[in-house]
Amino acid sequence: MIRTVESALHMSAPVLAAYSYCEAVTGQQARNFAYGIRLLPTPKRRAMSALYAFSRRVDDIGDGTLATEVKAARLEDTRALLTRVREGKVEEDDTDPVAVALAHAAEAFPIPLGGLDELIDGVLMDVQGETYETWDDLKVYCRCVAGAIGRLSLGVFGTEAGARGSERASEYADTLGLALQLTNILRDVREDAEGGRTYLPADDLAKFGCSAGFNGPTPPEGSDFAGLVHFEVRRARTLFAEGYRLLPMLDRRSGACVAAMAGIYRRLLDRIEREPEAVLRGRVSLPGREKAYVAVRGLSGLDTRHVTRRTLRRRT
Ligand SMILES: CC(C)=CCC/C(C)=C/CC/C(C)=C/COP(=O)(O)OP(=O)(O)O
Repeated sequence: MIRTVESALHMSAPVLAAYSYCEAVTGQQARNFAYGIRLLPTPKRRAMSALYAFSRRVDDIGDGTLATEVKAARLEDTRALLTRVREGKVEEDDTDPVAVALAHAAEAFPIPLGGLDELIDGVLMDVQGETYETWDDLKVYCRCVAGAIGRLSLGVFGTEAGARGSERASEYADTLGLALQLTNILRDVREDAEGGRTYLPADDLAKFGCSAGFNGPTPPEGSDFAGLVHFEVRRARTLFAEGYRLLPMLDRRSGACVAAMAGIYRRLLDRIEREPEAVLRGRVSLPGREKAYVAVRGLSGLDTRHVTRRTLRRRT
C-alpha cells in the first residue's frame, strides 16, 4: 500500500534516524547533487537521500580495492537487501539505516525499485572490466548507472502528465541521466585512467588518435585530444537538450532540483569544453558559491523558463 505524503511525515524514531543517516551521507558525499536535493520539500528530500545512500553504497563497492569476486558477492548481497525492501521484509528497527529509509521511501512514493537492480547490473559490468566499442555499447552502461537513477528520482518527484506523459517523462529522465553520466565520464578521465579504466567508446578514441589511452597530464602524442573532448561535449549537450524537456512536466521544487543538478553539470561541461586538457590534470570542479548560484537560479525558475522557451522554439 502506498502511504500518503502526509502520513509519511509522521514517522517513528528509528525511521527518522534512518533518514537522518541518509541525509548525512548525501550532505557529505554528493558534492554536486546535494545542491539540488536540498531544494526539495522534506518528504521528497528524505526519499532522494535514501536513494542516494543506497546508490552510494553500490558505487563504493564497485570503486573499492577488493578482488573482483568479493565485489561481485557484495553486489549480490546488496541485491538481496533490495529484494527484502521490495517484499516489505525490512522492519523499522532493522540495524541497516539505508534499508530502513529506502523501505519507508518506497512505501511513500511510487519508486520503480527495479532501477536499483539496473544500477547493480551496471556496477557489475564495471567490476567485470567491460569495455565499450561504440557509443551504443556505452549507452547500455550509462542507462544502468545513471538513466535508472533519473527514472527512480522521477518516482519521487511525480509528474502531472498522465499515463502517456509519464512514459515520456521517464524517457527524458533517463536521457538526462545519460547526459550527466557522459559529463561525469569526461570529468573523470584522469581518475579512471589511473584506475586502469577508459569508458569513452573505443571507436571515438581511435577516430581522434587516442587509442593508446591516457597516462599523464598531457594528451597522447599526435592525438587530437581536444577534438575528442569537443565531440563528446556536443553529444552530451544534445542529451541535455532532450532531457531538459522533463522540466516543464515537474512541479516547481522538483523542477528546481533537476535544474540545479543538471545546471551544475552543464557548467562543468562548459569548463571542460573551454579547457579540454584540464581533465587530464585532475578533476574539474566548480566552486561552492557557483553551485549555490546555480541552485538558486533553479529555484527561481530561471533555468526552467529559459530552457522551456528555447525547447519550444526549436520544435516549431
Ligand atoms: C531526472 C534526474 C534527477 C536525472 C538525474 C539522474 C542522476 C542524478 C544521475 C546520476 C549519474 C551520475 C553522474 C552520478 C555520479 O555520481 P558521483 O557521486 O560520482 O557525482 P559527483 O562526483 O559529481 O558528486
